[in-house]
Amino acid sequence: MNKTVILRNVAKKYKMYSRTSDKLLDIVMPKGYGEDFYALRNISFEAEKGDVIGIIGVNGSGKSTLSNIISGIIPPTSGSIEINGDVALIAINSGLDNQLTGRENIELKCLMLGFNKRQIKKLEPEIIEFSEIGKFIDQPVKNYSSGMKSRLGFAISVNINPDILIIDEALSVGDKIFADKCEAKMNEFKEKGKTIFFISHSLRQIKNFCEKALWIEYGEVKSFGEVSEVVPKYEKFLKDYKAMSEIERKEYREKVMEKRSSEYKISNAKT
Ligand SMILES: Nc1ncnc2c1ncn2[C@@H]1O[C@H](COP(=O)(O)OP(=O)(O)OP(=O)(O)O)[C@@H](O)[C@H]1O
Repeated sequence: MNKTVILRNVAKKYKMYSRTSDKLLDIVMPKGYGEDFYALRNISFEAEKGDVIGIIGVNGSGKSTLSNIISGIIPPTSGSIEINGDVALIAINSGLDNQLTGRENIELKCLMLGFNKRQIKKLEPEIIEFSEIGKFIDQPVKNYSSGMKSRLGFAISVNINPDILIIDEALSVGDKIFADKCEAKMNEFKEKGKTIFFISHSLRQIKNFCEKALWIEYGEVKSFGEVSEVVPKYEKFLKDYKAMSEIERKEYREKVMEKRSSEYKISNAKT
């Protein structure tokens, strides 16, 4: 079985309320209050073992929502998801308990993943070594810089050896030396046949790390394929968007907002 992640017509719908009181009314009388908003809709794609897929798209297009759905943190509103293997998500502000020390966070995360005490004892020094946190490992995570949190999150996730790894903007706060180390680790993972999703606004990083790219435009798959095909299309979109006047941009955003609030027809086209 080479397919590790299969999504079919996945959608995530939220309710948007213009007033807090509307939200309360919607809970008591669930009809008519709030407006539907599709963070994602009609998402279909497949990933295989050894795929390194860059997820790109402008702010708010749905990249983090997608990574949360693949990692099982949030359920989709509709559609089907098949995941073959263990998933680890590394995101800037997720997964670590700020009140606990780095070491306690390692232990907690490993326990939650079903490792026993003996396995944790073996893993702990490897994680600490990789993270390069040094003495700070026994300090509460709230005293860490964002780069340190990202290092620890990355070190835990890669050393627990998941089959599917999702990195959501976590490298953007790391320095070049750590990014290079992460790249080496990602290449090692790729050779081992693991699947990696890499979310970043840095197209340079996407081109360096990934072979495939998934472009999400305002909640929908705009393009999925080789990085060399998808990234230039996205770059052209960014260039055209930048060239628009303020009024054109506003109109464009309103059109998108309207589209994301409306019902849609499921397309069965495989992307
Ligand atoms: N819990 C929620 N309730 C309502 N709307 C939400 C919720 N979570 C996300 N959204 C909306 O869904 C859309 C997609 O958000 P998401 O964080 O997935 O985008 P993103 O592509 O990761 O953005 P960025 O590049 O800025 O990190 C946004 O418009 C966001 O406001």
